Parts: sequence; structure tokens; C-alpha cells
Amino acid sequence: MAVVARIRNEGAPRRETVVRVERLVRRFNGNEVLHGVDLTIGKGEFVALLGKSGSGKSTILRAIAGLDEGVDGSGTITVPDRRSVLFQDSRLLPWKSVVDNVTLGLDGARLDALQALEEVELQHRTDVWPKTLSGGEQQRVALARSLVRNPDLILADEPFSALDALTRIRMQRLLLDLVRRRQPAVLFVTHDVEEALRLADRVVIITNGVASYDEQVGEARALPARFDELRTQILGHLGVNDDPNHRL
Ligand SMILES: Nc1ncnc2c1ncn2[C@@H]1O[C@H](COP(=O)(O)OP(=O)(O)OP(=O)(O)O)[C@@H](O)[C@H]1O
Repeated sequence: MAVVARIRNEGAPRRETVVRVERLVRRFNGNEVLHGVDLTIGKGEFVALLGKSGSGKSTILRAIAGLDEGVDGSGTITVPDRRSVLFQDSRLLPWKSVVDNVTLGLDGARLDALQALEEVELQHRTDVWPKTLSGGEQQRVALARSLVRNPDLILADEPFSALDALTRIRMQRLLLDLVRRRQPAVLFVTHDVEEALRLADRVVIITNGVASYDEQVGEARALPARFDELRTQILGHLGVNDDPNHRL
């Protein structure tokens, strides 16, 4: 069955553009993975990036983060200087305390770090070693490390996918709350359609190396019927069945 590419983004609130990706092409060993991806993200906008495994989501995120030096490709990327990246694992330094991980590379940021740790509800664990924290707590430290840099853009590559379901929901709420207060733009890679609909203002899907779907979904959070409708539509676009627990 032919997948009809569809771009529908009318009715979007007008926001200042903070990320602009144009005609992004990336190749690995001569194999072209991205064929010309266009993507914009507005100030304070939360965009979830969906796509099947191997579709190139992380490749896009790494390109925007500036982490793919030397990779074969072309295209232009405009991106704010103050940006931070969250990965699936927290990437904390085991020989530094929690607060020292948060201030890493910043001079005199201890007070800001303590505030950021309070925002992620870890004010009581500031001086312990990372290995004494649970997976969810370690991800909260990573989030605090990101916040203390006051980013205009947060790039997140499946940051909650290794967490148990309850911790994951708690982290999603925490992230949404922080994003509402601080208003960074967010690009959030996930496999999980429900996670995308819980968090994002907009969903972009990568299929066959291009952005094939781009839709406002913010109202899904308040309207269960709209949530279900969008979930069915997105799963259909991805060519998978409408099982709410289906992982791509
Ligand atoms: N450094 C690399 N060297 C060779 N091939 C790579 C490299 N990075 C990515 N690829 C290939 O590019 C394609 C896209 O990979 P990418 O990690 O961006 O996909 P993804 O959509 O994030 O997948 P997943 O959801 O499974 O994490 C895959 O086929 C992958 O094997």
C-alpha cells in the first residue's frame, strides 16, 4: 500500500523559529539514510520525532546537536548556541557527586545547580555519588544538568525509554512542567506514540528518509477522543496496527 506523504501544519500558533533544518542529507558507508529532511521548531515548542527503528531519528538529533562531525552529507542547520542533549542513559561521571555533575564545566554555578536539583526534586541527594541513585533519579540529575545551562533547545533521544512505566510517567510530568515554566524548544525522539501525544505540541514522522507527517497534536492532552484519533492516525501513518501498547 502506498503511503501518502502528508504535511499539515495549518492553524499552528506563530512562533519565532529557533531551529531550522533544510534539505538534510546523511549517508553512512555510501548508504543514504536521510534524503532531504526539512524541520523547523519554534520558540518554546515541543516537537516529538517518531519513526520506525532505523528511520534516522537519532541521526537527525545528532546532526542538530552538532555531534556528527565527519559524517557524509549536506544541508543547512540553524540552531541556538545554548542547547543541551539528554540520552537514554544519564551519562553522569561516577567519580563526581550529584551537584558536581550538574555544575560540570560551569564556573560558580553551585547555587543554580542546587536550584535545578530542587526543580527535579533531588535537593536531598545533592552530595551523593551517582551510583547510589535509581535510574529515574539519575535521569533527573541529567535533566538538572541540562536546566542549569538554561538551554534554548533541549534535544532528547529516548531519555525515558529505559525507565519503568511509573517512573516514566513521573518523568514525563516533570519534563512537561519544567518546559512550561522555562520555555525551551524541545526535540524529543521516541518510539512511543502515546508518549509523543502526552508531551508534544507537534509530531513529526520520518519515513523513507524525509519528514512525511507534521501535525499539531497539543489538544490531544485535553481531549481523550482527539488523543485516540491521533494515535490511530499516527500508527496508520507508520503502517502498524492500532494497539495502544504497540512499540515501533
Ligand atoms: N555511525 C553509523 N555508522 C553506520 N551506520 C549508521 C551510523 N549511525 C546510524 N547508522 C545507520 O543509519 C540508520 C538510521 O539510524 P538511526 O540511529 O538514526 O535510526 P533511529 O530511527 O534513531 O533508530 P532507533 O529507533 O532504532 O534508535 C540505521 O540504518 C543505522 O544503522
